[in-house]
Amino acid sequence: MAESLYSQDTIAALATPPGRGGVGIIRVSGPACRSIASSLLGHCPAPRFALYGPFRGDQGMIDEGIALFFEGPNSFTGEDVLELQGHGGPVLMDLLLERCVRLGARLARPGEFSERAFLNDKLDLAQAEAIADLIEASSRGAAENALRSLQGEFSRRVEGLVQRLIELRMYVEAAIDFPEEEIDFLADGHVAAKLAEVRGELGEVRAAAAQGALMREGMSVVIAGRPNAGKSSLLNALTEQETAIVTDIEGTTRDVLREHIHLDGMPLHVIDTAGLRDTPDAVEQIGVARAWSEIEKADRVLLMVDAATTDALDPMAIWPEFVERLADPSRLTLVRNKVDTSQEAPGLDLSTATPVVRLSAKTGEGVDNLKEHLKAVMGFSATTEGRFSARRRHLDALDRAEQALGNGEAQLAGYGAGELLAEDLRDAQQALGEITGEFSADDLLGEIFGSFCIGK
Ligand SMILES: Nc1nc2c(ncn2[C@@H]2O[C@H](COP(=O)(O)OP(=O)(O)OP(=O)(O)O)[C@@H](O)[C@H]2O)c(=O)[nH]1
Ligand SMILES: [K+]
Ligand SMILES: [Mg+2]
Repeated sequence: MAESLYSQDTIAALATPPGRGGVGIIRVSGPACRSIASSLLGHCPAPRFALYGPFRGDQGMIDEGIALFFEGPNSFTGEDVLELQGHGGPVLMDLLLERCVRLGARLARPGEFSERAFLNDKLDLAQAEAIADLIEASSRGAAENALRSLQGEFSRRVEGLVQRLIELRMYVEAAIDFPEEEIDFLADGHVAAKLAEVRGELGEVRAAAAQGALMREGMSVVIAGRPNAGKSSLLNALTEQETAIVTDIEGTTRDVLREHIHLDGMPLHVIDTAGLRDTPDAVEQIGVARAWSEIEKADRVLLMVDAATTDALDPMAIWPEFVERLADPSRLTLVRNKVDTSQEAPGLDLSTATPVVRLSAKTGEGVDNLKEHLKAVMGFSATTEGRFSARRRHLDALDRAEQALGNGEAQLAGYGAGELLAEDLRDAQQALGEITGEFSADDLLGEIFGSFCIGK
Protein backbone atom coordinates (compact mmCIF):
# COMPACT_ATOMS: atom_id res chain seq x y z
CA MET A 1 0.00 0.00 0.00
CA ALA A 2 0.99 3.62 -0.32
CA GLU A 3 2.81 4.77 2.78
CA SER A 4 0.53 6.72 5.07
CA LEU A 5 1.94 10.07 6.08
CA TYR A 6 0.27 9.70 9.38
CA SER A 7 0.18 6.48 11.21
CA GLN A 8 1.53 3.04 11.50
CA ASP A 9 -1.31 1.77 13.61
CA THR A 10 -4.54 0.34 12.34
CA ILE A 11 -7.88 1.50 13.69
CA ALA A 12 -11.26 -0.20 13.71
CA ALA A 13 -14.76 0.87 14.66
CA LEU A 14 -18.40 0.14 14.11
CA ALA A 15 -19.46 2.41 11.23
CA THR A 16 -23.20 1.83 11.48
CA PRO A 17 -25.29 2.95 14.45
CA PRO A 18 -25.17 0.62 17.44
CA GLY A 19 -28.20 -1.60 17.79
CA ARG A 20 -29.98 -4.07 15.58
CA GLY A 21 -30.22 -3.73 11.83
CA GLY A 22 -30.26 -5.80 8.65
CA VAL A 23 -26.61 -5.01 8.07
CA GLY A 24 -23.86 -3.76 10.38
CA ILE A 25 -20.55 -2.45 9.10
CA ILE A 26 -17.13 -2.42 10.72
CA ARG A 27 -14.56 -0.16 9.16
CA VAL A 28 -10.84 -0.73 9.52
CA SER A 29 -8.11 1.65 8.36
CA GLY A 30 -4.34 1.27 8.36
CA PRO A 31 -1.50 -0.99 7.33
CA ALA A 32 -2.87 -4.17 8.95
CA CYS A 33 -6.00 -4.27 6.74
CA ARG A 34 -4.61 -6.83 4.34
CA SER A 35 -3.49 -9.24 7.02
CA ILE A 36 -6.73 -8.83 8.96
CA ALA A 37 -8.70 -9.60 5.78
CA SER A 38 -6.54 -12.64 5.09
CA SER A 39 -7.03 -14.03 8.59
CA LEU A 40 -10.75 -13.40 8.51
CA LEU A 41 -11.59 -14.49 4.98
CA GLY A 42 -8.65 -16.63 3.87
CA HIS A 43 -7.39 -13.92 1.53
CA CYS A 44 -7.70 -10.18 1.00
CA PRO A 45 -10.38 -9.19 -1.53
CA ALA A 46 -9.24 -7.48 -4.72
CA PRO A 47 -9.56 -3.70 -4.27
CA ARG A 48 -13.13 -2.50 -4.80
CA PHE A 49 -14.55 -6.00 -5.37
CA ALA A 50 -17.07 -7.39 -2.95
CA LEU A 51 -16.01 -10.73 -1.48
CA TYR A 52 -18.68 -12.85 0.10
CA GLY A 53 -17.55 -15.36 2.67
CA PRO A 54 -17.41 -16.52 6.23
CA PHE A 55 -15.73 -14.27 8.80
CA ARG A 56 -13.58 -16.70 10.73
CA GLY A 57 -12.99 -16.38 14.43
CA ASP A 58 -10.40 -18.09 16.63
CA GLN A 59 -12.68 -21.03 17.03
CA GLY A 60 -15.11 -21.33 14.19
CA MET A 61 -17.14 -18.88 12.21
CA ILE A 62 -18.33 -15.54 13.63
CA ASP A 63 -20.71 -14.57 10.82
CA GLU A 64 -20.90 -14.53 7.08
CA GLY A 65 -20.95 -11.36 5.09
CA ILE A 66 -19.27 -9.16 2.56
CA ALA A 67 -15.81 -7.65 2.71
CA LEU A 68 -14.64 -4.67 0.68
CA PHE A 69 -11.04 -3.58 0.43
CA PHE A 70 -9.90 -0.11 -0.69
CA GLU A 71 -6.22 0.18 -1.33
CA GLY A 72 -4.61 3.40 -0.13
CA PRO A 73 -4.40 6.13 -1.25
CA ASN A 74 -7.67 5.46 -3.06
CA SER A 75 -9.81 5.29 0.03
CA PHE A 76 -11.63 7.60 2.38
CA THR A 77 -8.73 7.92 4.81
CA GLY A 78 -6.01 7.64 2.18
CA GLU A 79 -4.81 4.45 3.89
CA ASP A 80 -5.76 0.85 3.22
CA VAL A 81 -9.38 0.48 4.32
CA LEU A 82 -11.34 -2.69 4.96
CA GLU A 83 -15.11 -2.72 5.36
CA LEU A 84 -16.79 -5.75 6.85
CA GLN A 85 -20.53 -5.96 6.32
CA GLY A 86 -22.17 -8.54 8.52
CA HIS A 87 -25.55 -9.08 10.08
CA GLY A 88 -26.39 -6.07 12.17
CA GLY A 89 -26.66 -7.56 15.64
CA PRO A 90 -24.79 -5.93 18.52
CA VAL A 91 -23.25 -9.19 19.77
CA LEU A 92 -22.05 -10.19 16.30
CA MET A 93 -20.58 -6.73 15.68
CA ASP A 94 -18.78 -6.86 19.02
CA LEU A 95 -17.32 -10.26 18.23
CA LEU A 96 -16.15 -9.07 14.83
CA LEU A 97 -14.64 -5.90 16.26
CA GLU A 98 -12.87 -7.88 18.99
CA ARG A 99 -11.50 -10.19 16.32
CA CYS A 100 -10.13 -7.23 14.36
CA VAL A 101 -8.43 -5.97 17.51
CA ARG A 102 -6.87 -9.36 18.18
CA LEU A 103 -5.62 -9.36 14.60
CA GLY A 104 -3.74 -6.09 15.09
CA ALA A 105 -6.19 -3.16 15.03
CA ARG A 106 -7.02 -0.89 17.92
CA LEU A 107 -10.34 0.83 18.60
CA ALA A 108 -10.63 4.15 16.79
CA ARG A 109 -11.13 7.41 18.65
CA PRO A 110 -14.16 9.54 17.71
CA GLY A 111 -13.62 11.23 14.37
CA GLU A 112 -10.33 9.43 13.79
CA PHE A 113 -11.19 8.22 10.28
CA SER A 114 -11.97 11.79 9.18
CA GLU A 115 -8.90 13.05 11.01
CA ARG A 116 -6.75 10.63 9.03
CA ALA A 117 -8.48 11.69 5.82
CA PHE A 118 -7.52 15.29 6.64
CA LEU A 119 -3.94 14.47 7.61
CA ASN A 120 -3.55 12.45 4.42
CA ASP A 121 -4.91 15.35 2.36
CA LYS A 122 -8.09 13.62 1.27
CA LEU A 123 -10.14 16.46 2.77
CA ASP A 124 -9.43 19.89 4.14
CA LEU A 125 -10.57 20.94 7.57
CA ALA A 126 -13.82 22.59 6.43
CA GLN A 127 -14.71 19.47 4.43
CA ALA A 128 -13.97 17.19 7.35
CA GLU A 129 -16.29 19.33 9.47
CA ALA A 130 -18.92 19.15 6.73
CA ILE A 131 -19.06 15.35 7.10
CA ALA A 132 -20.11 15.75 10.72
CA ASP A 133 -22.57 18.46 9.72
CA LEU A 134 -24.06 16.26 7.03
CA ILE A 135 -24.61 13.41 9.44
CA GLU A 136 -26.04 15.72 12.10
CA ALA A 137 -28.15 17.88 9.77
CA SER A 138 -31.53 18.60 11.34
CA SER A 139 -33.26 19.76 8.16
CA ARG A 140 -33.05 19.19 4.41
CA GLY A 141 -31.63 22.64 3.92
CA ALA A 142 -28.87 21.99 6.44
CA ALA A 143 -28.07 18.68 4.74
CA GLU A 144 -27.89 20.36 1.32
CA ASN A 145 -25.54 22.99 2.73
CA ALA A 146 -23.30 20.41 4.35
CA LEU A 147 -23.08 18.47 1.11
CA ARG A 148 -22.01 21.60 -0.74
CA SER A 149 -19.31 22.23 1.86
CA LEU A 150 -18.17 18.63 1.64
CA GLN A 151 -17.87 19.02 -2.12
CA GLY A 152 -15.56 21.92 -1.46
CA GLU A 153 -17.73 24.94 -2.24
CA PHE A 154 -16.81 26.77 0.97
CA SER A 155 -13.14 25.79 0.78
CA ARG A 156 -12.88 26.95 -2.83
CA ARG A 157 -14.24 30.36 -1.96
CA VAL A 158 -11.88 30.68 1.00
CA GLU A 159 -8.97 29.53 -1.13
CA GLY A 160 -9.95 32.07 -3.79
CA LEU A 161 -9.66 34.77 -1.15
CA VAL A 162 -6.33 33.42 0.04
CA GLN A 163 -4.98 33.48 -3.53
CA ARG A 164 -5.94 37.12 -3.93
CA LEU A 165 -4.34 37.98 -0.62
CA ILE A 166 -1.15 36.25 -1.67
CA GLU A 167 -1.02 38.30 -4.88
CA LEU A 168 -1.59 41.46 -2.91
CA ARG A 169 1.12 40.56 -0.41
CA MET A 170 3.62 39.91 -3.19
CA TYR A 171 2.88 43.35 -4.56
CA VAL A 172 3.16 45.08 -1.20
CA GLU A 173 6.25 43.18 -0.10
CA ALA A 174 7.98 44.03 -3.38
CA ALA A 175 7.27 47.69 -2.72
CA ILE A 176 8.88 47.35 0.69
CA ASP A 177 11.88 45.35 -0.50
CA PHE A 178 12.68 47.48 -3.54
CA PRO A 179 12.07 51.09 -2.64
CA GLU A 180 14.82 52.09 -5.10
CA GLU A 181 12.51 51.10 -7.96
CA GLU A 182 10.81 54.36 -7.15
CA ILE A 183 7.43 52.95 -7.82
CA ASP A 184 5.27 53.89 -4.92
CA PHE A 185 3.07 50.86 -5.10
CA LEU A 186 1.26 51.83 -1.99
CA ALA A 187 0.27 55.25 -3.22
CA ASP A 188 -0.73 54.37 -6.76
CA GLY A 189 -4.26 53.28 -5.88
CA HIS A 190 -3.80 49.74 -7.18
CA VAL A 191 -3.37 48.25 -3.72
CA ALA A 192 -6.33 50.15 -2.33
CA ALA A 193 -8.54 48.97 -5.20
CA LYS A 194 -7.44 45.35 -4.78
CA LEU A 195 -7.90 45.51 -1.05
CA ALA A 196 -11.43 46.86 -1.44
CA GLU A 197 -12.18 44.04 -3.89
CA VAL A 198 -10.97 41.36 -1.49
CA ARG A 199 -12.94 42.91 1.35
CA GLY A 200 -16.08 42.91 -0.78
CA GLU A 201 -15.62 39.25 -1.63
CA LEU A 202 -14.88 38.42 1.99
CA GLY A 203 -18.12 40.12 2.97
CA GLU A 204 -20.04 37.91 0.52
CA VAL A 205 -18.43 34.74 1.84
CA ARG A 206 -19.14 35.89 5.40
CA ALA A 207 -22.81 36.43 4.59
CA ALA A 208 -23.18 33.01 2.96
CA ALA A 209 -21.30 31.36 5.84
CA ALA A 210 -23.50 33.12 8.38
CA GLN A 211 -26.59 31.74 6.65
CA GLY A 212 -25.05 28.28 6.66
CA ALA A 213 -24.14 28.51 10.34
CA LEU A 214 -27.63 29.71 11.15
CA MET A 215 -29.16 26.82 9.24
CA ARG A 216 -26.95 24.43 11.17
CA GLU A 217 -27.04 25.88 14.67
CA GLY A 218 -30.25 27.85 14.59
CA MET A 219 -31.38 30.56 16.92
CA SER A 220 -32.28 30.47 20.60
CA VAL A 221 -35.22 32.47 21.85
CA VAL A 222 -36.13 32.79 25.50
CA ILE A 223 -39.62 33.81 26.60
CA ALA A 224 -39.37 35.86 29.78
CA GLY A 225 -41.73 37.97 31.85
CA ARG A 226 -43.94 38.22 34.90
CA PRO A 227 -45.97 35.22 36.04
CA ASN A 228 -49.15 34.68 34.00
CA ALA A 229 -48.00 36.88 31.07
CA GLY A 230 -48.70 33.86 28.85
CA LYS A 231 -45.17 32.57 28.26
CA SER A 232 -46.03 28.89 28.34
CA SER A 233 -49.05 29.54 26.14
CA LEU A 234 -46.70 31.05 23.55
CA LEU A 235 -44.39 28.03 23.75
CA ASN A 236 -47.41 25.84 23.03
CA ALA A 237 -48.54 28.07 20.17
CA LEU A 238 -45.09 27.95 18.56
CA THR A 239 -44.69 24.20 18.88
CA GLU A 240 -48.37 23.57 18.09
CA GLN A 241 -48.47 21.15 21.00
CA GLU A 242 -49.52 21.14 24.62
CA THR A 243 -45.89 21.05 25.66
CA ALA A 244 -46.10 23.19 28.78
CA ILE A 245 -48.66 23.27 31.56
CA VAL A 246 -50.82 26.39 31.31
CA THR A 247 -53.01 27.52 34.20
CA ASP A 248 -54.21 30.84 35.57
CA ILE A 249 -52.10 30.24 38.68
CA GLU A 250 -49.02 32.47 38.95
CA GLY A 251 -45.83 30.45 39.17
CA THR A 252 -47.08 27.47 37.14
CA THR A 253 -43.78 27.06 35.31
CA ARG A 254 -40.75 26.53 37.50
CA ASP A 255 -38.29 24.64 35.36
CA VAL A 256 -36.79 25.70 32.07
CA LEU A 257 -38.62 24.07 29.14
CA ARG A 258 -36.92 23.68 25.77
CA GLU A 259 -38.50 22.84 22.46
CA HIS A 260 -37.03 22.75 18.98
CA ILE A 261 -38.93 23.73 15.87
CA HIS A 262 -37.93 24.86 12.38
CA LEU A 263 -38.83 28.09 10.65
CA ASP A 264 -38.37 27.48 6.91
CA GLY A 265 -35.47 25.18 7.77
CA MET A 266 -33.91 27.45 10.40
CA PRO A 267 -33.77 25.61 13.74
CA LEU A 268 -35.48 27.63 16.46
CA HIS A 269 -34.75 26.67 20.04
CA VAL A 270 -37.62 28.02 22.13
CA ILE A 271 -37.07 28.31 25.86
CA ASP A 272 -39.94 28.86 28.28
CA THR A 273 -39.03 30.06 31.76
CA ALA A 274 -40.49 30.63 35.20
CA GLY A 275 -42.25 33.96 35.68
CA LEU A 276 -39.84 36.48 37.17
CA ARG A 277 -40.81 37.70 40.61
CA ASP A 278 -39.54 37.85 44.18
CA THR A 279 -40.88 34.83 45.91
CA PRO A 280 -40.43 33.10 49.25
CA ASP A 281 -40.90 29.72 47.56
CA ALA A 282 -37.47 28.04 47.43
CA VAL A 283 -38.29 25.96 44.34
CA GLU A 284 -39.62 28.94 42.44
CA GLN A 285 -36.50 30.92 43.39
CA ILE A 286 -34.36 28.31 41.67
CA GLY A 287 -36.65 28.54 38.64
CA VAL A 288 -36.18 32.32 38.53
CA ALA A 289 -32.40 31.96 38.76
CA ARG A 290 -32.47 29.46 35.89
CA ALA A 291 -34.65 31.80 33.87
CA TRP A 292 -32.03 34.52 34.25
CA SER A 293 -29.22 32.28 33.16
CA GLU A 294 -31.19 31.44 29.98
CA ILE A 295 -31.97 35.11 29.39
CA GLU A 296 -28.28 35.91 29.54
CA LYS A 297 -27.40 33.29 26.89
CA ALA A 298 -30.18 33.56 24.32
CA ASP A 299 -29.83 35.06 20.85
CA ARG A 300 -33.15 36.81 21.35
CA VAL A 301 -35.11 37.69 24.47
CA LEU A 302 -38.88 38.04 24.28
CA LEU A 303 -40.10 40.19 27.14
CA MET A 304 -43.74 39.21 27.37
CA VAL A 305 -46.37 41.38 28.99
CA ASP A 306 -50.09 41.02 29.37
CA ALA A 307 -51.33 43.87 27.13
CA ALA A 308 -54.15 44.57 29.58
CA THR A 309 -51.68 45.54 32.30
CA THR A 310 -49.79 48.31 30.49
CA ASP A 311 -49.99 50.56 27.43
CA ALA A 312 -46.26 51.23 27.35
CA LEU A 313 -44.12 50.21 24.36
CA ASP A 314 -40.77 50.97 25.95
CA PRO A 315 -39.38 48.12 28.09
CA MET A 316 -37.51 50.71 30.11
CA ALA A 317 -40.85 52.24 31.13
CA ILE A 318 -42.39 48.84 31.81
CA TRP A 319 -39.59 47.25 33.79
CA PRO A 320 -36.31 49.20 34.13
CA GLU A 321 -34.64 46.60 36.41
CA PHE A 322 -35.16 43.93 33.77
CA VAL A 323 -33.63 46.02 30.99
CA GLU A 324 -30.73 47.10 33.16
CA ARG A 325 -29.87 43.54 34.07
CA LEU A 326 -29.87 42.51 30.41
CA ALA A 327 -26.32 42.75 29.17
CA ASP A 328 -27.35 43.74 25.65
CA PRO A 329 -30.80 45.36 25.27
CA SER A 330 -30.56 45.14 21.47
CA ARG A 331 -31.48 41.46 21.87
CA LEU A 332 -34.87 42.44 23.19
CA THR A 333 -38.32 42.21 21.60
CA LEU A 334 -41.41 43.28 23.51
CA VAL A 335 -44.32 40.89 23.13
CA ARG A 336 -47.70 42.33 24.03
CA ASN A 337 -49.78 39.23 24.62
CA LYS A 338 -53.53 38.66 24.99
CA VAL A 339 -54.54 41.14 22.28
CA ASP A 340 -57.76 39.12 21.98
CA THR A 341 -58.86 40.86 25.16
CA SER A 342 -57.44 44.33 24.40
CA GLN A 343 -58.20 46.77 21.59
CA GLU A 344 -54.88 46.18 19.84
CA ALA A 345 -54.48 44.70 16.37
CA PRO A 346 -52.01 41.81 16.11
CA GLY A 347 -48.78 42.40 14.19
CA LEU A 348 -45.21 43.64 14.22
CA ASP A 349 -44.40 47.25 15.07
CA LEU A 350 -40.90 48.49 14.27
CA SER A 351 -41.60 52.17 14.91
CA THR A 352 -40.11 52.11 18.40
CA ALA A 353 -36.53 51.51 19.56
CA THR A 354 -37.42 48.01 20.75
CA PRO A 355 -39.45 45.96 18.27
CA VAL A 356 -42.98 45.21 19.48
CA VAL A 357 -45.05 42.19 18.52
CA ARG A 358 -48.71 42.17 19.41
CA LEU A 359 -50.24 38.72 19.52
CA SER A 360 -52.52 36.32 21.26
CA ALA A 361 -50.88 33.11 22.38
CA LYS A 362 -54.37 31.80 23.01
CA THR A 363 -55.97 32.40 19.60
CA GLY A 364 -52.73 32.30 17.60
CA GLU A 365 -53.23 35.73 15.99
CA GLY A 366 -49.93 37.50 15.48
CA VAL A 367 -47.80 34.39 16.09
CA ASP A 368 -46.81 34.28 12.42
CA ASN A 369 -45.67 37.91 12.69
CA LEU A 370 -43.42 36.86 15.54
CA LYS A 371 -41.95 34.03 13.44
CA GLU A 372 -41.23 36.40 10.55
CA HIS A 373 -39.67 38.86 12.96
CA LEU A 374 -37.36 36.20 14.44
CA LYS A 375 -36.13 35.17 10.99
CA ALA A 376 -35.60 38.81 10.09
CA VAL A 377 -33.55 39.73 13.16
CA MET A 378 -31.17 36.87 12.37
CA GLY A 379 -31.02 37.93 8.71
CA PHE A 380 -32.31 34.52 7.69
CA SER A 381 -33.44 34.00 4.13
CA ALA A 382 -35.05 30.78 3.00
CA THR A 383 -33.23 30.53 -0.33
CA THR A 384 -30.48 27.91 -0.26
CA GLU A 385 -28.81 29.06 -3.47
CA GLY A 386 -25.02 29.32 -3.19
CA ARG A 387 -25.04 28.47 0.47
CA PHE A 388 -22.80 26.07 2.36
CA SER A 389 -22.61 24.84 5.90
CA ALA A 390 -20.36 26.72 8.26
CA ARG A 391 -19.65 26.92 11.94
CA ARG A 392 -19.01 29.64 14.45
CA ARG A 393 -15.32 28.83 14.23
CA HIS A 394 -15.42 29.74 10.54
CA LEU A 395 -17.35 32.94 11.16
CA ASP A 396 -14.80 33.81 13.80
CA ALA A 397 -11.93 33.31 11.39
CA LEU A 398 -13.72 35.32 8.69
CA ASP A 399 -14.30 38.12 11.19
CA ARG A 400 -10.65 38.18 12.16
CA ALA A 401 -9.68 38.31 8.49
CA GLU A 402 -12.13 41.16 7.96
CA GLN A 403 -10.71 42.98 10.98
CA ALA A 404 -7.18 42.61 9.65
CA LEU A 405 -8.17 43.88 6.21
CA GLY A 406 -9.92 46.82 7.83
CA ASN A 407 -6.72 47.64 9.69
CA GLY A 408 -4.80 47.37 6.44
CA GLU A 409 -7.16 49.75 4.73
CA ALA A 410 -6.65 52.23 7.58
CA GLN A 411 -2.87 51.93 7.10
CA LEU A 412 -3.25 52.75 3.42
CA ALA A 413 -5.60 55.64 4.01
CA GLY A 414 -3.26 57.16 6.59
CA TYR A 415 -0.16 56.50 4.45
CA GLY A 416 1.05 54.28 7.25
CA ALA A 417 4.01 51.97 6.98
CA GLY A 418 3.96 49.36 4.24
CA GLU A 419 5.32 46.87 6.75
CA LEU A 420 2.22 47.24 8.87
CA LEU A 421 -0.02 46.75 5.87
CA ALA A 422 1.96 43.64 4.96
CA GLU A 423 1.45 42.35 8.48
CA ASP A 424 -2.30 42.94 8.31
CA LEU A 425 -2.50 41.06 5.04
CA ARG A 426 -0.55 38.19 6.56
CA ASP A 427 -2.89 38.10 9.57
CA ALA A 428 -5.91 38.01 7.27
CA GLN A 429 -4.42 35.15 5.29
CA GLN A 430 -3.54 33.25 8.44
CA ALA A 431 -7.09 33.59 9.75
CA LEU A 432 -8.51 32.27 6.47
CA GLY A 433 -5.98 29.45 6.45
CA GLU A 434 -7.37 28.27 9.75
CA ILE A 435 -10.67 27.51 8.02
CA THR A 436 -9.22 24.97 5.65
CA GLY A 437 -6.37 24.04 7.98
CA GLU A 438 -3.90 24.78 5.22
CA PHE A 439 -1.91 27.70 6.43
CA SER A 440 1.81 27.23 6.25
CA ALA A 441 4.47 29.91 6.04
CA ASP A 442 6.67 27.73 3.80
CA ASP A 443 3.96 27.48 1.17
CA LEU A 444 3.64 31.21 1.09
CA LEU A 445 7.36 31.91 0.75
CA GLY A 446 7.60 29.36 -2.06
CA GLU A 447 4.78 31.05 -3.86
CA ILE A 448 6.24 34.53 -3.49
CA PHE A 449 9.72 33.65 -4.66
CA GLY A 450 8.55 31.24 -7.30
CA SER A 451 6.61 33.83 -9.21
CA PHE A 452 8.77 36.90 -8.61
CA CYS A 453 12.08 35.49 -9.79
CA ILE A 454 13.94 37.77 -7.39
CA GLY A 455 17.65 38.19 -8.16
CA LYS A 456 17.30 37.61 -11.87
N1 LIG B 1 -57.21 35.73 26.76
C1 LIG B 1 -55.99 35.26 26.73
N2 LIG B 1 -55.52 34.55 27.75
C2 LIG B 1 -54.27 34.08 27.68
C3 LIG B 1 -53.44 34.31 26.56
N3 LIG B 1 -52.24 33.73 26.77
C4 LIG B 1 -52.32 33.14 27.98
N4 LIG B 1 -53.52 33.34 28.53
C5 LIG B 1 -53.99 32.86 29.83
O1 LIG B 1 -53.16 33.41 30.82
C6 LIG B 1 -52.98 32.50 31.89
C7 LIG B 1 -51.51 32.26 32.15
O2 LIG B 1 -50.95 31.63 31.01
P1 LIG B 1 -49.56 30.87 31.06
O3 LIG B 1 -49.22 30.49 29.67
O4 LIG B 1 -49.62 29.81 32.08
O5 LIG B 1 -48.65 32.03 31.59
P2 LIG B 1 -47.12 31.96 32.04
O6 LIG B 1 -46.52 33.26 31.72
O7 LIG B 1 -46.46 30.75 31.49
O8 LIG B 1 -47.26 31.82 33.61
P3 LIG B 1 -46.19 31.26 34.67
O9 LIG B 1 -45.63 29.98 34.15
O10 LIG B 1 -47.01 31.07 35.90
O11 LIG B 1 -45.17 32.32 34.84
C8 LIG B 1 -53.72 31.23 31.48
O12 LIG B 1 -54.98 31.24 32.08
C9 LIG B 1 -53.83 31.38 29.99
O13 LIG B 1 -54.93 30.70 29.45
C10 LIG B 1 -53.98 35.09 25.49
O14 LIG B 1 -53.35 35.36 24.47
N5 LIG B 1 -55.26 35.54 25.64
K1 LIG C 1 -49.52 30.54 34.81
MG1 LIG D 1 -45.51 29.22 32.34
